[in-house]
Amino acid sequence: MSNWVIETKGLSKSYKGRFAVSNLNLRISRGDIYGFLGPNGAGKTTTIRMLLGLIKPSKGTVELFGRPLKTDRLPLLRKVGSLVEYPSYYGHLTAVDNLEAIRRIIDAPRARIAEVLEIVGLTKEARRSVKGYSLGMKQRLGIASALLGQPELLILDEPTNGLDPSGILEIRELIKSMPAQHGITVLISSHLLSEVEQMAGTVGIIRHGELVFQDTIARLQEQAQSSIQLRVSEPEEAMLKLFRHGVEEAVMTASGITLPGAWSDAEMAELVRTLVAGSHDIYRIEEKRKSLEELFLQIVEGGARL
Ligand SMILES: Nc1ncnc2c1ncn2[C@@H]1O[C@H](COP(=O)(O)OP(=O)(O)OP(=O)(O)O)[C@@H](O)[C@H]1O
Repeated sequence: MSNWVIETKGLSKSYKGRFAVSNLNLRISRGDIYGFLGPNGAGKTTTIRMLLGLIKPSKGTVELFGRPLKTDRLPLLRKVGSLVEYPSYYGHLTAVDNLEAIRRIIDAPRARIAEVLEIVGLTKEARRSVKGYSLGMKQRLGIASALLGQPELLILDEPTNGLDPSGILEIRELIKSMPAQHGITVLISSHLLSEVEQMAGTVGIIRHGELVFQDTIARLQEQAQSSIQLRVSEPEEAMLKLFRHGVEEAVMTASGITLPGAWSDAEMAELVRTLVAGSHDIYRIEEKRKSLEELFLQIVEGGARL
């Protein structure tokens, strides 16, 4: 069995000759939470619609659970739960009645309603009419509907859009529990890295319809370039000594000397020895890392390709 729950090859969609999604090779492994990131209009929803068979690719293929979506559409989609944009529900009905309407269509066991309400934390509110729910509760109800058919894969398009911080936290905790507690692989899209970085194992970043990064969060973090900030006495002289000692790049800033790049412990020790031998006082040595968010913005706005 393929280890990829989702695999796309050269997936593309064009509208009137313009590519909204271009040549996407996504790979989402079983048990992962995959953060699908990109600014508004980058092509996330278009991609998700193709993954769910809602629109046809112009080019390329989608495989779910190792099988082509094109030929095995119905059995494959039965294993997928999704929430695309805002969930639809009947406001005057209770959560139980809303779920019952869907349960009948997909022919899930009646007992599943109580289970999914429990998973999303709506058991106590289940008999209230949905129109009185907060947006966060409505989103959780949407996730409950997606879980009714006991999916192996959950696809969520911007599920935290418009939620307040506590609503975001609730959805995040809920999603985090999916792989370990329920054996469900999750693809979640967002335009904010900060929303997915605490739960995603892997991230795919899409810009102008193209995938510009796909790897683990840890690998993304490694790409965030670091630097060393030094505060020493007589900094100009110290900088000259460092150049003489073979340091290739150093920049004088208001806060001292900046040495770009990653420095090993041995290299740092050598550098400190040089400065101390040159009678400089060392006041501060700090390692500065670009935050993941800064790196993400640089990728999606600045055009950096990793
Ligand atoms: N039916 C359509 N007809 C024409 N152009 C479309 C259509 N659907 C999407 N597009 C275009 O494709 C591009 C990608 O849109 P898409 O909705 O997939 O982006 P997104 O990353 O999901 O953004 P958002 O977060 O704003 O939904 C946009 O330029 C959009 O205008």
